[in-house]
Amino acid sequence: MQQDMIVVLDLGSEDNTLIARELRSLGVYSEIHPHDITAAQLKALPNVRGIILNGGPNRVVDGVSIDASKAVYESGLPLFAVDHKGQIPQNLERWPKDAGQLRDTLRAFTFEACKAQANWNMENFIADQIELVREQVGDKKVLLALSGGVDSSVVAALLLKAIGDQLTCVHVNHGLLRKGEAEQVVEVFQKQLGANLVYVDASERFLGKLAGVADPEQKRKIIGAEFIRVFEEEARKLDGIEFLAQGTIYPDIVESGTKTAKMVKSHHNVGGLPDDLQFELVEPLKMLFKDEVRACGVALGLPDNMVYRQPFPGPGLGVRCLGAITRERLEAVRESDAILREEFANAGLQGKVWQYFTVVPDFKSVGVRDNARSFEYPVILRAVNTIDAMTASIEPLDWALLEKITQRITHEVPGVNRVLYDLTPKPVGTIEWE
Ligand SMILES: Nc1ncnc2c1ncn2[C@@H]1O[C@H](COP(=O)(O)OP(=O)(O)OP(=O)(O)O)[C@@H](O)[C@H]1O
Repeated sequence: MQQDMIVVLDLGSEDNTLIARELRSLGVYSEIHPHDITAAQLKALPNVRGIILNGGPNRVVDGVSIDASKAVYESGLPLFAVDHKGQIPQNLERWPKDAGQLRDTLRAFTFEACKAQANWNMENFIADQIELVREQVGDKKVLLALSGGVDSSVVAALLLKAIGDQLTCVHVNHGLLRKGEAEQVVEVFQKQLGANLVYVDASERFLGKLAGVADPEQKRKIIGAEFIRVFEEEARKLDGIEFLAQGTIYPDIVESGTKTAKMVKSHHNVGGLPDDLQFELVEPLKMLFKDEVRACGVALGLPDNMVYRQPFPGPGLGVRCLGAITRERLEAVRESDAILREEFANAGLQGKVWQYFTVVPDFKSVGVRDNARSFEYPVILRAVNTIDAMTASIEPLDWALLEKITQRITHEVPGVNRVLYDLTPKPVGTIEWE
């Protein structure tokens, strides 16, 4: 590890993440740790230059007001107490609300009191992780479930740099991926980056299992369970794999908004793998926030449309093809989604609107086409903005753009004669329809 670190000690603050992110934006690496960190744990952290005792409203745990452990007070490191009355005088009653003042306060502590270096950047991070992964893995083999989503793609690119041929990626096409997605994974990872990639086209298998299943919960369960089965079969075919790499990121680890942010033990992101598949986990992104994961992907040379990809549900297009999935309607979802994405990109909305997609319900309506009656499916457009996915607002789309998308979908997608725009915010609607 090359980088200096400031520890944010969670003494019940609701702003741990904010402070850690601010420190990182000043170029200084920062981690959040629980108040009862031991001397040994503290010693194991590389290059700690100072500790922020970050108090706040969640300071009472099990009826007792928490304080930092003895190890912290005896560390000899510069300490800064905010909203915390402990064994040192409180430095600040609360963090400044003004972003500039907050930054100045952090700057003064970090650079003047702690004499930390602003040496946190992606190049150093990547260099460190490459070294750490090589140390952890030695000459053993690593398996990665590669979805083509941001997190697993960045892990793949990083591991390829670190261990090259010792990595095997498995990409499962469950038949519910967006247009061109599986092809892009193969093109980028196998052809351009030269990864060992096992591409499993399991579309028929998934669609067979899903035939006639209309209940949304049931559909999700079938897709999840079948994914694990396929992945497990592939894992068993490969010899001598001892490690499983995962795209775990920092928000998966720090529980925000709870009593105190506890460090959660590593978990199986690829949930539901059987216990007799015993892997040690490799999680090189587990200290990164989402925006840093993207910056890491860019630094590793992944294409923008992979790195800035919008969130995509695990069950894929399966939950956007409402009710019992049919091939005809699944194709309509896939084609209309591709048109929507293309038109959003042309209009400069890619990366500006948080999430946008199409939905095809399981009913038809009457229309006219070429002077004859048609009886075809509608396509519903959805475009939402959100900060935390708990609430979402509707993107006020330009009328001409809506008309253009409607024109294209009704003329280019077989079996579709109407286009609707969903104006429902969350709540009362959810972002997805199922
Ligand atoms: N089609 C797939 N093929 C291979 N692995 C997959 C696939 N779908 C999901 N996974 C694996 O399961 C993990 C969790 O999937 P989930 O849909 O929750 O994505 P995520 O946590 O947003 O990560 P990512 O950004 O990598 O998709 C992924 O990171 C990936 O390792």
